[in-house]
Amino acid sequence: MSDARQPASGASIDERDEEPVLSLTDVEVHFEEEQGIIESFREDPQIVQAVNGVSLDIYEKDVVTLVGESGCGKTTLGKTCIGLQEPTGGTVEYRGTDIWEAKRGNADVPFSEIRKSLQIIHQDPGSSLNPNRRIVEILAEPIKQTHPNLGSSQRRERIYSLLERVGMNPAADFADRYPHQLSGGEQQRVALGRALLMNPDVILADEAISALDVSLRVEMMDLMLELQEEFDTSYVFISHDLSNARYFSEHGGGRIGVMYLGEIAEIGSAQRMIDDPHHPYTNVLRWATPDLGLDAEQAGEPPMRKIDVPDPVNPPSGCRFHTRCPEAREACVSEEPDLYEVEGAEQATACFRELEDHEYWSSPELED
Ligand SMILES: Nc1ncnc2c1ncn2[C@@H]1O[C@H](COP(=O)(O)OP(=O)(O)OP(=O)(O)O)[C@@H](O)[C@H]1O
Repeated sequence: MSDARQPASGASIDERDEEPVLSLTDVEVHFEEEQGIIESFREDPQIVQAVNGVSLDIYEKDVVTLVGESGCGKTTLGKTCIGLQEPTGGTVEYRGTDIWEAKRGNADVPFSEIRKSLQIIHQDPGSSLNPNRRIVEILAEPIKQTHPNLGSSQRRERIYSLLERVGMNPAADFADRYPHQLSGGEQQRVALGRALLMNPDVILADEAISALDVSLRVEMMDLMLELQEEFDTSYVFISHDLSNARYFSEHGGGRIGVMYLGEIAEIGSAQRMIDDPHHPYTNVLRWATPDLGLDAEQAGEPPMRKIDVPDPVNPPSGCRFHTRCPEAREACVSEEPDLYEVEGAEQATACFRELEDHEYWSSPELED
């Protein structure tokens, strides 16, 4: 179970007087595995544990970056945060209202309000922008929803001003084009603009910069953070690349959450996670990211006992990382760690080594 309720400031939750915008409590998302013809004859479908017992609070103007290997549950957790994926266990609250109860009509706040406040930008903006509509028409849709009484010339004015804000100058050159007439970077700017027009509280950016040329990634991240100030939005930023995660979280003053097999293995400020990771898996990610410029640590073999990632259908007992962890001991096989706060730091780690008096220390090392 991972309880990552550490606020961006590093203060304990009790010291913060603001309420979180989103609050995830013990969230679990288990899927029935997609089956081929042969598997479909089996009586019990296999269950993929995509997200397992995650608790996380997201505040106003917050930045939470999720990193981890492919299949560790980043997208599923991100979509669960913004109400696009229903959890199979636990709760997701938006400003104190259970999102899924609202969807079922059992809350004071209408679900449509919540949906508007939680937006997404995908990896491939080309596929999320309607190819048959001009940019001006694509951007008019959210304005019609949020400001139904606005006349068409005022609407166009707003669209032009937004295009300029997302760096598409002069706006008149772009407004009447179709998405395929824009570059990938320009399409992503339109997607960001469209999300911002809803005045969202939280934007999920799911690998939103991964498809862009390396030279444009920093520009796009800078733009997102610049507009965060103006639009008072928070980001859940998903990246498989720790150096991008570091850039975004460091410049946005936020946290990096490292996921492993559906759980948060470690979470903390970008600086702590890069300079002094306490979880052996964060160390592996660091080792695997040459762009961080940590040459000394990156020489030699990966700091892992095994390379293979376990199957999320049948994850290891105890600490899920124990089968690959170079620090694993017998105690890690049977007991599941919580997230433990690292003393005096904006960081929490799901590793028994954080607890001075845990039986881990007297337990024998694991044989290979
Ligand atoms: N709709 C679904 N049905 C069945 N299994 C799913 C479904 N969606 C995701 N999964 C499984 O859940 C696990 C987590 O997937 P998810 O896409 O959240 O991971 P990820 O970290 O975002 O991966 P990637 O970086 O490759 O996008 C994977 O094992 C995936 O195959």
